[in-house]
Amino acid sequence: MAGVWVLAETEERMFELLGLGKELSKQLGCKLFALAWGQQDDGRRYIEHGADEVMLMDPPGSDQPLIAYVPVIAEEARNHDPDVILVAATARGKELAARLASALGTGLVSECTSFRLREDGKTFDMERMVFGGAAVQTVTCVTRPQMATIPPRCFSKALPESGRQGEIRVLPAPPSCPVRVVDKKPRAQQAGNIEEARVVICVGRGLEKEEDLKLVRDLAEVVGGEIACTRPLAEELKWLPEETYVGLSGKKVKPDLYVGVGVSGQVQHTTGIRDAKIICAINKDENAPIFSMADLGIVGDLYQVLPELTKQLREAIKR
Ligand SMILES: Cc1cc2nc3c(=O)[nH]c(=O)nc-3n(C[C@H](O)[C@H](O)[C@H](O)COP(=O)(O)OP(=O)(O)OC[C@H]3O[C@@H](n4cnc5c(N)ncnc54)[C@H](O)[C@@H]3O)c2cc1C
Repeated sequence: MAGVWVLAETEERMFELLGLGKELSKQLGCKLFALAWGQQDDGRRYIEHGADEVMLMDPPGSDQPLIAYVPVIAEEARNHDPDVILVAATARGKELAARLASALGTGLVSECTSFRLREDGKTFDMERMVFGGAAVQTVTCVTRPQMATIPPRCFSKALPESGRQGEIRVLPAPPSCPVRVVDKKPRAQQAGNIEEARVVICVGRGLEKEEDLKLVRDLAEVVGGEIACTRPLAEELKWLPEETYVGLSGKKVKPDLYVGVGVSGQVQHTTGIRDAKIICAINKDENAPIFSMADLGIVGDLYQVLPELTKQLREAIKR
């Protein structure tokens, strides 16, 4: 059963991979398989969203890491010889993908953002960002199966189609793993989720004092946005939690509107805002690099622009 296999830990990521997998399996003229942890109901939903077959695994026990399943998945792959294996690039997914590629002796393209079928009709040219997003690398996987990890929210989710039929198969339990999870606790969330926010107000080193964050909070409140920042504000100054900094080593955001306030726009930062629909920049330096990628720009002192902008937006919303 050669085909395209997609593997994700969560339903949301699985729907995105099924959206991409449908395209690739159509181009290859093969079937689409979903590898997932869950129950029969989950399997049926994945079939509804485009999978021709679902291979279900029992959810890991509390002391089992996800990588415990590598031998089970590798065995299936050896027996069935898929053309392509795509894994959602979550923290655990990336580790699993690397170990799976090693177990299968194949190549792995990490954080792949686009696919183009080559003339042979079998292999794909895959694109990924390198040098902090300053360049795009095209890579092909010369071994089989072709493997890639896919960043979250990079491809549109598959839509459900009623009446789809498919097979659900339960894979064997994994062998005992040499690594055991001893404890797990949720990290205290100190801020809103900027990755899901539709409006992100991002503040940079143009802000002089921590107390001045109030100006940014006031604007965020009026427009219903989440506050984000550049790395120096979180890592060096500690004015905002680390989960709120955007960029190469921080979070990637995908809002309808991103407003950069006193942000210079270094590539390590702008890598994280490439998918924003509208980029607005407020900076007193008209030559700041952020203006080269901004859709809207205000050249001015944030200490004058922010209060005025907040006031006018508040009044406009009241009207
Ligand atoms: C390996 C590596 C990884 C990195 N990863 C990240 C990352 O993930 N995210 C990230 O953000 N950075 C990252 N950085 C740091 C990055 O290179 C920049 O140093 C950082 O983004 C700059 O932050 P900034 O724009 O807040 O500050 P600055 O570059 O200092 O810019 C401040 C801006 O504010 C403007 N300004 C000053 N006063 C005012 C005012 N009163 N009104 C209006 N504008 C004003 C200035 O004109 C200037 O453009 C990384 C660096 C390295 C080396």
